[in-house]
Amino acid sequence: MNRSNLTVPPEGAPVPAPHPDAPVGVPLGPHYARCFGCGPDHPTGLHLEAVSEDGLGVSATFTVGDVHQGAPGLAHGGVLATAMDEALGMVVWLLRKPYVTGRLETDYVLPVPVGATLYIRTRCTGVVGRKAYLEAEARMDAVDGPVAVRAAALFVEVPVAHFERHGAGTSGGDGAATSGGAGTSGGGAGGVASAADLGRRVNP
Ligand SMILES: CCCCCCCCCC(=O)SCCNC(=O)CCNC(=O)[C@H](O)C(C)(C)COP(=O)(O)OP(=O)(O)OC[C@H]1O[C@@H](n2cnc3c(N)ncnc32)[C@H](O)[C@@H]1OP(=O)(O)O
Repeated sequence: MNRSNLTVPPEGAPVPAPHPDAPVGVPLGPHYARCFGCGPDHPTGLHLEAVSEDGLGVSATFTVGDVHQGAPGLAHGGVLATAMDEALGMVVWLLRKPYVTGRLETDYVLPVPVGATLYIRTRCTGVVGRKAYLEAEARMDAVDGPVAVRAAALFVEVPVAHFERHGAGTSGGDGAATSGGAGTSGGGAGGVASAADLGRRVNP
């Protein structure tokens, strides 16, 4: 995979220890019930399901549906990038700090047909200041299946005000976000319904 130096941590960058509250070995559940990536209430979303492996790495699955096609019978590349972004986002969510994707690099290795299930594994490779470096790999139809997609990303830590300033009024006004929090589905990462929830989540 060709990665730019923007998604490779500088030499010696530390990999953070798992947060003491990070779940281990349990389903994470959705961070937001209407999220296009993981929300169970999104009608055409990816419905990604994830497990925290060790508090820093995440395993996730995504099954390509009819609504995810680009070419007939094949997953749209943008949808696959979204699946990788979502799985990567679950890793920084475990760090208990608010992050957003700054840069996402994706290598499409194999065409992914409708009905295929991607087994995605993600991990953090280093954190420097506000920048978290991550990578992901998606294998087709089995945890040890052929690699179909690889991704690398730089996530940037933002203040909770980022979500209040840019997203206020758009999240959970109808209460939709309250149904799927991981706190109700296996002790996972904890769902949010609003930017205020997010603030409580990272600064309890
Ligand atoms: C409720 C829980 C939420 C979970 C959501 C999970 C979903 C999955 C994750 C997503 O998809 S998030 C949505 C998509 N991303 C965005 O909407 C982010 C939009 N961009 C921004 O808001 C800003 O550009 C950003 C916060 C990323 C950076 O702006 P800032 O003004 O805060 O930071 P700044 O520009 O000073 O950059 C900080 C550092 O990051 C670096 N950086 C920022 N953007 C970069 C970039 N694109 N590529 C490489 N480096 C980048 C930048 O060079 C700098 O490095 P240094 O500290 O070494 O100087």
